[in-house]
Amino acid sequence: MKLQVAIDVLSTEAALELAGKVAEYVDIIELGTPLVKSEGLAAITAVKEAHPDKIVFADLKTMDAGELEADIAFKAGADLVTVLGAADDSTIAGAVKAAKEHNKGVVVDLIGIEDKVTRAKEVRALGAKFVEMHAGLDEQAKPGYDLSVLLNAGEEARVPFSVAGGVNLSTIAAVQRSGADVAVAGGAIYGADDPAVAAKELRAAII
Ligand SMILES: O=C([C@H](O)CO)[C@H](O)[C@H](O)COP(=O)(O)O
Repeated sequence: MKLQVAIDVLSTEAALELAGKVAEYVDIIELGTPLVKSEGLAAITAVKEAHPDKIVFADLKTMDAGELEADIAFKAGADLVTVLGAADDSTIAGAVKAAKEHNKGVVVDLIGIEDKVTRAKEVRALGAKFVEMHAGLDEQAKPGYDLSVLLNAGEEARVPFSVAGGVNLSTIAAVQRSGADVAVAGGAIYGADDPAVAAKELRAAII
């Protein structure tokens, strides 16, 4: 299972600082949606130039103009981009078309999708490299939030998937047992007193 750090900071400078501390422990460096909105495509280029050996994941959460948005992010240096599962199939297909032209990939984020299992199978058939079983920061903050819903959906869907939704040291083993291809950790790393130690411990917990 790969480890992905989600960098949900607001400046390229802070993103580069965090990426520099944790890169050796992660496989994928994600530029979070707030960062891309705040700093634009230049942040993608800066992180890819600083870490050419890492998979750079631009969390665009594209909802329309799939081919165009994916194309500009790939040109800026992204290896993977996200499109929302709620988008029209043509939007996902457009992003997949751009990915094929750049020899890169599209991840479909199932945030907010009720029936994640069905949509996961549909978008995989459209050419998604993998799906993200995702509960966003707002959903995580609701009472009764339970990561296991995402793990069960991943197991049932039987397509390649990542899990994002407050993954931390106490849950990463369960994420791996669910068969996830990628564990995504944002707050557990950037919110830690020492992000490098947090990333190292998460990496060590992956068997
Ligand atoms: O994608 C995310 C969210 O929508 C804000 O951009 C997070 O990066 C993702 O949820 C992972 O972060 P944590 O949930 O803090 O681990």
